[in-house]
Amino acid sequence: MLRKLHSIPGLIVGIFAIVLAISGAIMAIHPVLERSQAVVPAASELSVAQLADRIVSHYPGTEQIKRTPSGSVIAYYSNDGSAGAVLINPNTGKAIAPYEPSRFFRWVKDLHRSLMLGDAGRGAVGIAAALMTVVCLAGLLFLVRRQGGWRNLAKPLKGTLAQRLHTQIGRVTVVILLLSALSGTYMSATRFGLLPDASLKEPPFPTVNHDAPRAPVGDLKALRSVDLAQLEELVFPFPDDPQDVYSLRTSRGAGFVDPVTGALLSFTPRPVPSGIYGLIYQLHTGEGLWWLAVILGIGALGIPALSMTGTAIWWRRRRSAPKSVGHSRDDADTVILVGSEGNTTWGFAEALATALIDGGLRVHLAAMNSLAGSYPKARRMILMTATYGEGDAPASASGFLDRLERMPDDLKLPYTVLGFGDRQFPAFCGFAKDVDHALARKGWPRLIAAEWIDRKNSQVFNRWSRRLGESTGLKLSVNHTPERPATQPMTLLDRESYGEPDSPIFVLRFRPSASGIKNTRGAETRPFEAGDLIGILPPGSETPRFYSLASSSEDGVAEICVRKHQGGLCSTHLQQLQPGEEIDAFIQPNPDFRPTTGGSPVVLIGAGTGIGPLAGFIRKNGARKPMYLYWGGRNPNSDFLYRDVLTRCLEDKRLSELNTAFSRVEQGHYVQDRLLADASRLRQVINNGGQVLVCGGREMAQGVMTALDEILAPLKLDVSALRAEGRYLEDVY
Ligand SMILES: Cc1cc2nc3c(=O)[nH]c(=O)nc-3n(C[C@H](O)[C@H](O)[C@H](O)COP(=O)(O)O)c2cc1C
Repeated sequence: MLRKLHSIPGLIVGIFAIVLAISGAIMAIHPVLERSQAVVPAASELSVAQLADRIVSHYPGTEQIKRTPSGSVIAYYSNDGSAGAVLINPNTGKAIAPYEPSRFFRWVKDLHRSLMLGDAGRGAVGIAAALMTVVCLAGLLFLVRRQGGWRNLAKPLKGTLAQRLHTQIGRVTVVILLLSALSGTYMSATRFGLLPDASLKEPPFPTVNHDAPRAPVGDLKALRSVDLAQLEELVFPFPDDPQDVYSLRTSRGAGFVDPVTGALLSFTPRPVPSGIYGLIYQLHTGEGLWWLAVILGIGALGIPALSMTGTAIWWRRRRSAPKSVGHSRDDADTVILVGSEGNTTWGFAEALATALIDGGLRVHLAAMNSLAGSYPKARRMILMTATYGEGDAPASASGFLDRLERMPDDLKLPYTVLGFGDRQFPAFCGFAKDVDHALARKGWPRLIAAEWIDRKNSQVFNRWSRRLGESTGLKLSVNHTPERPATQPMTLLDRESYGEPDSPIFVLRFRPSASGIKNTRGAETRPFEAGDLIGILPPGSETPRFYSLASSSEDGVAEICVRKHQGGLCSTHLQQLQPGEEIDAFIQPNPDFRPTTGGSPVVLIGAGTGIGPLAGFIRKNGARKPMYLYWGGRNPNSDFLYRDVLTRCLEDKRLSELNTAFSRVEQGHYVQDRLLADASRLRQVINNGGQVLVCGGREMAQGVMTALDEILAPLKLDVSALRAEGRYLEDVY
């Protein structure tokens, strides 16, 4: 709902908003320019009478004096029948320069106010401003929900490049844009009579008829009591008309001044709506507040960027919108319900549904929010859902748990949950886990155990589909890789072997083909870093296997560290690969797994082949920031990976400390034991702003987390808190 409230009006006002924003940004320059030319005396330094006196001494034919909100004073005068206008220095009453309002700014102002279309244009601009208010508010609330609450608003962003750009620009500019949109809406509403009249009315014209000569303007009492800072306009009486008087407008109100006695003849104070209008006008235009004009201008420039990135996000969502697959609810034997916000989970669900239908099942595929009270022929239910916020439901599953609560107790289908999430979030697959628990509490039997998929890992999805197949008597192996990457050949340059015969490990170095390594979009490679991923397609498979890179593009090679798994299609292929032979591969950036820039210390923790990217980070530590490595292997004689590299880095201080733990030696122990033994040192490093990066298998990562929670407890800290600050990063497989 919030997203629709954001995106639909957003798309409608997109073009309008760009025109209004660019013209607004140009107009914002005006107060700044004006302020730079104006000479503004300090408040209470000069009265209107003194100013008028100075001006008249230089321009005896003065007819009108105006003060703009920026503080510029302009005198209009006539001299021997010809009229002129000058910008005045109030300190001397002399001209600074002839006054010529810019035609260009006037044109831009017309465009901004009415799109050059008169009242119809003004109406359209007013509606666009109101829609912009809705877009800003809905966008802000949507962002708060996605980020998991107001206090997480400033947290690092997730999502595609367009999503991150859109959110980042929105986050910085939303307050300014809301101010512009709300004030613009108010001004339009006032103009069209939807709000009380805000104009300042002059009092009735007084009757005077003097024969006596007029007093010098500098002596007029009523003008002596008005500070220049309050002046808006002073109109002089006609020289030969004994009934004419001075007309005065100030920030306080409007009135007339007797040119002979200097008395204030009548005065209307500024009504409240007019005062409010003036303030809102100032907030909208920045007139008189040059610094606000600068902020408003910068904010307005965010709009074209927001419109473009917003349209890109919308288009991508549309393209990946779910297609209807399968049978009706009443007819299906297998129900797949999907919880998704960015639509990628639908892609996985459709691939699964298609495979199950090909296998002869009758599948009903729908959103989790459409959970119904009965599925007459169903024999199983598969729930596939993403997680947002801090463990919250995605859009298409927001009402699922409530619906489930109200469901009749007699419906109990064998079910399984497949969660899609991202381990960088404290509540990894939090919503999928809630769904799994809720169904278990209702007494539904489990079809197969739940599985949690990190960052849309197609390999884990494929493995899970095979397990699901076994439970349904089908031979399933579903491949789905969101954004099918463009692969390219890479040649194996050399290999080093480690490990024991039952579990060999090898370090492989590939050379990108002559045209360079390509990234996931198929473009020529941008530089890659250690910690990025290489996706390798083993022959005969459509599902890429991902390995963390231990090198960066500067090294000219893509280096990985692989353990051979029993029956593993890709690792077996890589084990047999000989130098000179090629693989089909692509690079996938993994910017979430990198040491931060700056001098904060880094604790690197890994086991087995997890050393790959960690060794890469150490090799690149030219700045010599403190890096502490904790690594677990099996046996130092067979699988001490990167021993030489690490020794060299210790010598030249790229690595501060190397702590190893070997499990298959006498008194063997694991890396988490090594951490516990070093508890006080680790507390110190983390207290000094240290960051922790963990790479390796899931079990090891779980053990490390438990150990660190114990270590950090005296600091009243835990891994979740570090993770929330972006100081605990994992690359786990
Ligand atoms: C703003 C945002 C918040 C997220 N919050 C979480 C979270 O709390 N826990 C989690 O495991 N994954 C989280 N994720 C990751 C998504 O659940 C994951 O990318 C999922 O595959 C998206 O599926 P979808 O495209 O179908 O919505 C978040 C992603 C974004 C963009």
